Amino acid sequence: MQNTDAVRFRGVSFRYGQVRAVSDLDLTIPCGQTVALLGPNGAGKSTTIAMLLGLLAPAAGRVELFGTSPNAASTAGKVGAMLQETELLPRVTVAELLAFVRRLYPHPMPLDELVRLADLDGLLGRRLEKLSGGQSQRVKFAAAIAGRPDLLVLDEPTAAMDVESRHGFWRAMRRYAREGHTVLFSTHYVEEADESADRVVVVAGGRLIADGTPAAIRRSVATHNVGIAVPVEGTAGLDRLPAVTAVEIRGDRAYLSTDDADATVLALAASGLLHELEVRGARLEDAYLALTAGDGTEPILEGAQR
Ligand SMILES: Nc1ncnc2c1ncn2[C@@H]1O[C@H](COP(=O)(O)OP(=O)(O)OP(=O)(O)O)[C@@H](O)[C@H]1O
Repeated sequence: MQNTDAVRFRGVSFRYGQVRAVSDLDLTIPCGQTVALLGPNGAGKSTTIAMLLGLLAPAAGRVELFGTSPNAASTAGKVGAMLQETELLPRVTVAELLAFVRRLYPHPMPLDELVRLADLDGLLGRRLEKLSGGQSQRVKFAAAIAGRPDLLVLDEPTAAMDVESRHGFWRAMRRYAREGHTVLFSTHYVEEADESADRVVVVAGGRLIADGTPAAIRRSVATHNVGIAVPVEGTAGLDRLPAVTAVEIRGDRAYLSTDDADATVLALAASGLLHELEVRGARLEDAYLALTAGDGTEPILEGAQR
């Protein structure tokens, strides 16, 4: 039977001396998925990516890409990567770099397609050292996809980019993903995971602590937040209303986290406390903060396989 998974980690661990960077990681990514690896500093994202690319060997467990070893998958041209520390050569133009990289592959992407996908219109004659931060990231992206890899791996690709460059970069990434490729990217930015990934894997302290669609992860914390004007009667008792899990007072507003917004709003109305109501769903950021505030030992898992 054909193996259709792009990535498989089974019981993978890695240590730097005494530091346990990745602990007992199980992760399967089917072909075609775009997965965000989200986690705070030191969570183990770069170490996970280094093992995935065959740059580090796991101390325990097994990593497979397309049913083979990471090195075999890379040699077969199935993997493209954009890593954090890569520096572009000076005095070389964008066109020269891309011509060089394209020659490394038996079936490279046509140059005009590469320029379109990576948003490099008008930049081919530019020297690499004259590019802005966002432009050089898009050139690195173009170099990573030049061989049309089945799996594209991006380690914090938008670190140090301004907001506009970030949007441009993710547009380029989504165009590549829409062509049916598998993409794994790491990020600190929760909104990038929310907007650009089919699935979010949250890691902290080297452990996987949540895995699901952005919507499923949002649902794993209080589902709604109900805001009202602070009642003239005071705020006592708000935390005992049906389904309320927490109450926060900000200025003249009271915000109630609730598992059942309908029950909470009906109870507020029955008590005559319903003034200037606002109700919103939990944001992925709320879920992320709640998840990473713990010690990371209680995994929340929800299958997000397509
Ligand atoms: N070369 C190294 N030597 C020793 N410890 C390391 C080394 N590289 C990483 N670590 C430690 O391993 C843990 C995981 O680091 P890793 O870089 O994988 O995390 P990360 O999630 O990528 O962090 P960041 O978002 O800051 O890049 C951290 O505690 C880090 O300090």
